[in-house]
Order: sequence, then structure tokens, then C-alpha cells
Amino acid sequence: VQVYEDVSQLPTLSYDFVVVGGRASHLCLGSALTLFTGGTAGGVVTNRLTENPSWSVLVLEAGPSNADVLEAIVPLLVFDISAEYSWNYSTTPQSGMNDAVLAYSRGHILGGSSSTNAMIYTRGSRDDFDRFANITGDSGWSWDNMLPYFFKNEKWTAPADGHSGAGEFDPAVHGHNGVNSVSLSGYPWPASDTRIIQTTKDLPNEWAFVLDMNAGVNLGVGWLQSTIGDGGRSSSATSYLGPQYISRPNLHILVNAQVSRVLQSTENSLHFNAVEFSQDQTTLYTVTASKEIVLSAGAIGTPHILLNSGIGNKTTLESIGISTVLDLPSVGQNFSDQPVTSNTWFASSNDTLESFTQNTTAFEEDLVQWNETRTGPLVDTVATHLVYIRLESNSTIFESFEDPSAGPQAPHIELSLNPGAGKLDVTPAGHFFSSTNAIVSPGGSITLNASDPNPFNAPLIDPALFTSEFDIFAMKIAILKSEEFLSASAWKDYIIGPVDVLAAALVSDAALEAYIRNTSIPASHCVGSAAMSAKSANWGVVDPDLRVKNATGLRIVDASVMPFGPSGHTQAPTYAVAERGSDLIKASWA
Ligand SMILES: Cc1cc2nc3c(=O)[nH]c(=O)nc-3n(C[C@H](O)[C@H](O)[C@H](O)COP(=O)(O)OP(=O)(O)OC[C@H]3O[C@@H](n4cnc5c(N)ncnc54)[C@H](O)[C@@H]3O)c2cc1C
Repeated sequence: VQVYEDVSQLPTLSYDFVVVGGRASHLCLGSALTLFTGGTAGGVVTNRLTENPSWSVLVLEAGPSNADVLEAIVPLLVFDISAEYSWNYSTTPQSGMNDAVLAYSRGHILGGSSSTNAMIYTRGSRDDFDRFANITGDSGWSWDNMLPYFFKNEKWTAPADGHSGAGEFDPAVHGHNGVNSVSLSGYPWPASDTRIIQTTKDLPNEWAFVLDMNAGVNLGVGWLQSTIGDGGRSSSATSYLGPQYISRPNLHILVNAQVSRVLQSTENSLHFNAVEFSQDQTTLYTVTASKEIVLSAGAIGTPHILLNSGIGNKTTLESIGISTVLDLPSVGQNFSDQPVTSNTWFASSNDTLESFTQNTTAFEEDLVQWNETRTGPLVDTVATHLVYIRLESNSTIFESFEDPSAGPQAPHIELSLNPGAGKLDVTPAGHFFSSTNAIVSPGGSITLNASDPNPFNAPLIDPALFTSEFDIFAMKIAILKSEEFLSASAWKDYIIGPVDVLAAALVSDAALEAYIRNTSIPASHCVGSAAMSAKSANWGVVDPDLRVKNATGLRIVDASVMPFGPSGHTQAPTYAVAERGSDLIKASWA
């Protein structure tokens, strides 16, 4: 397995050239595509390009290997991911949230955020991808043309408890022979599962049941799907970089290697053929690629590297002493995420996550069960069902604010239903039910920190949460809808009432707004900071074929190229973008 921890271990004999000189060492890969990184999209591109045995590929990943990292394997340990596997970013003070500085999570490990995320599998809606196609002028990004890439990514897998899932999903809209496992939940929570479904039967007009939320129209209430197989997390690292692929002789992966810049082939050229990186933030190395450099560093890492390289807004770059190589003002702009508010109710049932999250002995027994049989409550992520809601078209907000959704069938709001507390720090001991609410939202930015421009330090991350009147309007509706759902008759003997902080929020519109601004967090569903646009557009960072505009040798394949956030969680769209991106690269070199 060719995962190297130290640059000195790279088996240079297998390369065409190795040049060491100047302040940097040079590793030259003959006939190579240099790729970084090994994140969600990076894993896909790596896998697909190394299918061609005559192409040598090097992956540079800032984080460590995912091998044997238990919390990145056992699904319900998702909330125990150690700090070393996260970038531990924080946001700039959020003016829409009383200037709070919020933790911002990104995976810092092989597999990137797919190794640390909550594994929820949602593709978004048909309208999301059709909007991508319209805005780029490339029908290849439309829902119909992207569906084969979703299928190529996906290996539909039986859930850990082996139940058939009949009536909980539509097999016809899934890929069964792809790479990354997707399944229904593998541990039932009958007390709440039955009430959720009963509510859709009792109130079908208000709460329609959707057989499969990944079929293109996701509005309604449906069963959760997640990137889990055989009771364990299926990440880009475990699937696309799984044993049969990572052992390909034309693939080398260097972990603990943080990239600072991409470099031009010669001064004044707009051809990029080299990458500068370091393993200790001091000694710099350069690796060159004879074909392409592919940036897959994610919606924060990718614009950060571009800006460090002098690719960005000329005026801003020069104000902090970085000479502009390529004036591309959109780099880092249009960075958008979804705000999330977690809402918790007291439940009368003992059949909740608290039966083991608040009981160490039970939790240890569950871990033993998981270890021995890959069954039990730890085989799933949080949430059992999702609800997608579209605001009424006559909502007052649309009198003053343009509808940010992708189209008439796309939702504005997500409720994620969970048999347990959404936010442990607001709850005492007991049993709970929670609804975690996310909304589609306009964006913020990634910029360099003028007071600390060291390329190895974090950029300024501003998701601009709740800075638009739409965000606050939609989140209020989301919380009120959650309360309405749990007030349906099916819940009468189950929901006792909201926990204190939520009860206080529900007394008035002003209290609800204050609660939202005080308790929300970013979803970590960031996109848009290296957006694709039409070839002729005077904005955007990449063309519809994901090449950096006005440059050669440099492509971006990750969540940052999506010009708008999809109406759902972002990993499935990122996987599909990466599958298509791989085909675009392959086609250029065919
Ligand atoms: C905590 C969390 C929970 C989430 N939950 C869900 C969920 O349940 N469902 C869902 O669909 N989505 C979820 N997401 C979002 C989803 O995981 C991401 O949208 C997706 O993984 C992004 O993929 P990417 O390839 O763009 O970036 P990433 O997967 O983040 O990959 C980027 C990679 O680049 C590396 N990197 C960055 N900068 C550098 C550099 N300078 N040099 C070298 N390497 C670098 C990183 O270490 C990382 O490995 C979640 C994300 C997080 C963080």
C-alpha cells in the first residue's frame, strides 16, 4: 500500500525524474497528473485516473491516513472525531449571530470530510442540477445527465440489520454497482419511526410521504439514507481508495503534506505545472506534473491555495503584498453554507439515543456488539428521517427578497428527525427527540488573513450566517414546522414538550429570532468558493469543464465548484461532480 508518511519515503525510482535544487526539492513525475488532495472528491478523481495504468498520480493530503481510526469507522462515533482529524477552523465574528465566532469543521484526514461527516446521503433536487446546467450553459450538469454519475458513485447495500427496506426507498433510482456504499438505517427506533410514518398517513396533505428523497423531487417526509455499508462508514478513503485501488502501482499518496501554492511553469506564464508543499510548515518541496494539477482541497482549502498562489482579486491580493499571477476576483467569493438550528423536546419513551449516550455501561456493550457483529445502535448516523419543505409562494419574505431556491420543486428547509437530543449542552439527563433544521442560504467569503498571510495558517472564513432577512425568516418557519409536526396526534403520548430553552423561544417572534441567532451553527455544507460559470461569463473561477479560467494545467474538482448549495447535504453532489470531473479530465487526455 503506497501511502507514505514522509516525503523522504517516496519511492523516487518509480518516477521519470527527481530534481532537488534551490530552496525546494523537486520531484518530477514523468507523464503524471499531480493531484491533491485525498478528500471526498480527491479520492474519486484519484481512483478514476489511476484506472489508466500509464498515468502516474501523486496525492498530497494535509491530514493523516484514515487507517484504523475507529471514530472514522464506527458510524455513531461521528461526534467523537478527534481534533487531529479536523482543521479546527473557526469563523470570523458572525454579525448575524451577535458576533459569535463559531467552530467550523472540515476533515483533515485521508478521505477528507467524507471521513468525518455525518454520512447523510442526499442528492438534492432536480432543480439544483438544472440550475447548474443553466448557469454554466453546459447541459452535462443537468439532473438527467448527472444521474448516471450518482449511480456510478453508489453501491446500494443492505442495511446492517438486513431488513429489506421495501416501502422505504425506490431501488430503481439507485446505483447498485458503484463504489461507495449507501444504505437505509440498520437499527430501528420503533417508537419514533412508527409515529413519523403515522403522521404522514394521518396528515398526507401537510406531511406527504416521499418513497425516495433521492429521485429528483425531495419535498415531503422520507426515510434516511446514508453512506454506510456493513455497519461501518463508507468514505471516499474506504471506498475509492480501498485496498484494491490504493495498491495500484501508478498511485502514490503522501499524507501530512500541506500544499501552500500552485506554481507557473515559467514566470509570466499562465500554465501551472507545479505544487509547493511542506510537511513541517518550514521546509518547502515542489512537485511537478506534466499533465495537470487537480485541486480537490474543498471549499475552504481550494480558494485558500489559489489566493496564496496569487490567483484571485488583484486589488485585495496586492493590498496584502501578494503579487497577482491571475486576476480572478471570484476566488473565495460566493462561499455559502447552510445555517443549522437544533431543537429538542422531552420524550416519554426510553427508546432514544440517550439509552446509551447517557449510560456508559450500555455504550460500552454497544461498542462490543458493533465490534463482534457490526450490528446494534452504533451502525447508524444520527437521524432516521428527513423532511423537506418549500415555503409558500405567497410568503411575505418574497415581497422583499428574491427566492433563493433552485426552482419550483426545490425545498427551502430541511428538518432532520432524530430519536435523541440534538444538542446535549442544552439538555439535562432524560430522553429526547430532536429536529435539526437547515435552510438554503446566500453566501459569504474565504479571504486571506491580511494580518497573518502565512500560507500554512487558516484563511478568514465567513459563512455570513443570518445576515439576510431570508435566513432568519426561513429558520423561524423551520422551527415552527418542527413544533407543528411533533404536535400531530401520533405524538400525543410521546412528546412531553420542548426543553426550556426552546419553550422560551416559542413564546414570541422576537424570542424565536434571538434563540436562532444565539444557538445556530454552520452545517459544514460549504460550496461555491471556486464556482463554475459559463465560458463567456465575467465571473466565476472555473469553466464548465472545471478548468481554472484563463489558465492551463490547473483544474478544480471538489464542492467549491458548485455555484449554489444544493438543497440537501453536500457529499452526494460532491461525489457526482467528482465522477463527472474525472470523465472531463480523462476526455482531455484521451
Ligand atoms: C462535520 C461534518 C459533517 C457533515 N455531514 C454531512 C452529511 O451528513 N452528509 C453530507 O452529504 N455532507 C456532510 N458534510 C459535508 C460533506 O462532507 C462535504 O460537502 C464533502 O465531503 C466535501 O468534499 P470535498 O472533496 O469538497 O472536500 P473534503 O472532503 O473536505 O476534502 C478536502 C481535502 O483536502 C485536504 N486539504 C485541504 N487543504 C489542503 C492543503 N492546503 N494541502 C493539502 N491538503 C489539503 C483536506 O485535509 C481534505 O482531506 C459534512 C461535513 C462535515 C465537516
